[in-house]
Amino acid sequence: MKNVETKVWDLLVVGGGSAGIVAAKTAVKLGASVLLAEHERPGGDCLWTGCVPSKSLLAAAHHRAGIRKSAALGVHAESVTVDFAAVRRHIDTAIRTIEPVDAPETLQAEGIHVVKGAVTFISDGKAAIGGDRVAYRQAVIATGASPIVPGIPGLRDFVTSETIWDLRDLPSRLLVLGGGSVGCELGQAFARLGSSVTLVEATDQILPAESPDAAAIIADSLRQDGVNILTGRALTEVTGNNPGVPGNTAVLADGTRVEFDQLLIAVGRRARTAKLGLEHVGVAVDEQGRIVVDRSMRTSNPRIWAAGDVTPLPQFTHTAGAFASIAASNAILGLRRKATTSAIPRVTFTDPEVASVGNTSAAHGTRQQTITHDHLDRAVTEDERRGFSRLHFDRKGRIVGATVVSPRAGETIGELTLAIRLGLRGRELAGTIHPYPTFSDGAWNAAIADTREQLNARSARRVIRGLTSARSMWLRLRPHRH
Ligand SMILES: Cc1cc2nc3c(=O)[nH]c(=O)nc-3n(C[C@H](O)[C@H](O)[C@H](O)COP(=O)(O)OP(=O)(O)OC[C@H]3O[C@@H](n4cnc5c(N)ncnc54)[C@H](O)[C@@H]3O)c2cc1C
Ligand SMILES: NC(=O)c1ccc[n+]([C@@H]2O[C@H](COP(=O)([O-])OP(=O)(O)OC[C@H]3O[C@@H](n4cnc5c(N)ncnc54)[C@H](O)[C@@H]3O)[C@@H](O)[C@H]2O)c1
Repeated sequence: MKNVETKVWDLLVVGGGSAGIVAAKTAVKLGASVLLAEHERPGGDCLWTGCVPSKSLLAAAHHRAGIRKSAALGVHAESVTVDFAAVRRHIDTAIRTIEPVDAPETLQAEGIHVVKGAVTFISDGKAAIGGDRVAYRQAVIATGASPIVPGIPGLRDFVTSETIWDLRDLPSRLLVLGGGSVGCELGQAFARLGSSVTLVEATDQILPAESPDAAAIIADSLRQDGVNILTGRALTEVTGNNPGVPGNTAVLADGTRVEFDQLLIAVGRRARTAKLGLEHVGVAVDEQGRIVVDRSMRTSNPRIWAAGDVTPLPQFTHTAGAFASIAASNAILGLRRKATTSAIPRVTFTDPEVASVGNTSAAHGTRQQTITHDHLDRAVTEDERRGFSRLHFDRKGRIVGATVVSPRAGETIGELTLAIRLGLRGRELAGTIHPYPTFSDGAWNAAIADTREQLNARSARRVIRGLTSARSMWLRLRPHRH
């Protein structure tokens, strides 16, 4: 690695996941010399253990469930079996198909200098990568996050979203701790593939970030797939805990006992900052250990920037990439472009999907319009009527938030994200012709319903105002009767 030591790099990128790769590509396109250090393999969580394997598993599970459901549409399939080894091969194929895009050779061909090793900051402008010293003008930290493992007595052996992909066999009884995106997506997928799944969530609803009616639809759907959902419970003790061996029991705070063969811990992720030497360069972290950034993605050290799961911003691949691009261009061009956080979409890829964006609270001065999908034509033809499309509007009629629960809701939310970002009004969405029949008709119909209501309300107000002024004029001008 001697050649990396002889120059001062315009940008040192620490971590080769979604955020690090985008930061490096952005900077190199701006003409900067870029050194990207990754201590494992480029691609990060999304490619190896996150989005790609999980969505591939979900696809297999979706087909399995579709066959079961198809009888209601008149299509009967006899004896359906799941070949878990083949499911694993499908996951592996998806990873191998996408991998070349993030491979070191591809990045090198684009002009990025890639080295393998863990970075530790030594002082301002100096860092160590393994045994080598490098000098940098600016740096972007993009080291991501790792699954949190709570301290529970008896908890010894378990899988997380990082290790579940190593399972050779489908667990017959899977206990999932945590009912967030990971717990719901993987819990439903394993149940559909044949595991007996129990999901334990500490709060009173699964997917606590979503509206209660959206979460309730997902909970019903998971239950239909056989998932036993236990909300509002804490796991207090685990006995046995030898995966694959019978006799493992989880004891919950209310005394409930759950037998399991495999335990998936999915209770959130913690920023990876250990051994980065942040204290040597004055980079501040918050109380949860996440690197604090301002809206330009700059840390408390003016020449160090951060993006992705290592920051307090929402932990998604799309945010990692978008904010890393802002960090890198600000670093290289000396700009202070700011990240927009008012229109960040999120999708949980359960069946149905739940997708949300913007301000979805019933805040003062906002109104909302909900179209349930029981009479949405595409939902009826697909026999997928669980779901709704909801738009939130501000006083001026601008769309400020949206929630969609439906198959492929993640596709619909893109349009609504654009509407929010551009400050479009409901009537502008209402006036945009949408193809029929689609699930995105739901959001369109919500916009049309709101526009009609507003027109009615406005014309009614105008009529009343007209009548009142006509009446008072008449009273003033009428002939005196005395
Ligand atoms: C099961 C699961 C499913 C998910 N599904 C989705 C989804 O469908 N859609 C979505 O948008 N998001 C999804 N996510 C979230 C998404 O994967 C992450 O938000 C995203 O990958 C974060 O990217 P990152 O670059 O910040 O971190 P990472 O991808 O984790 O990259 C960080 C990199 O830094 C390296 N590194 C760490 N420390 C050092 C060091 N000291 N020196 C050098 N290198 C270092 C790591 O090896 C790693 O490669 C999912 C996550 C999980 C767990
Ligand atoms: N589709 C997607 O975009 C997608 C999919 C998976 C993961 N992710 C990302 O990965 C991150 C991590 O996902 P996650 O599901 O692990 O975290 P999460 O924060 O989304 O959900 C964790 C859940 O575990 C619960 N919990 C916490 N401690 C618990 C305990 N001791 N016992 C029982 N329940 C407990 C929480 O209340 C919460 O509902 C998410 O923030 C998300 O951004 C995204």
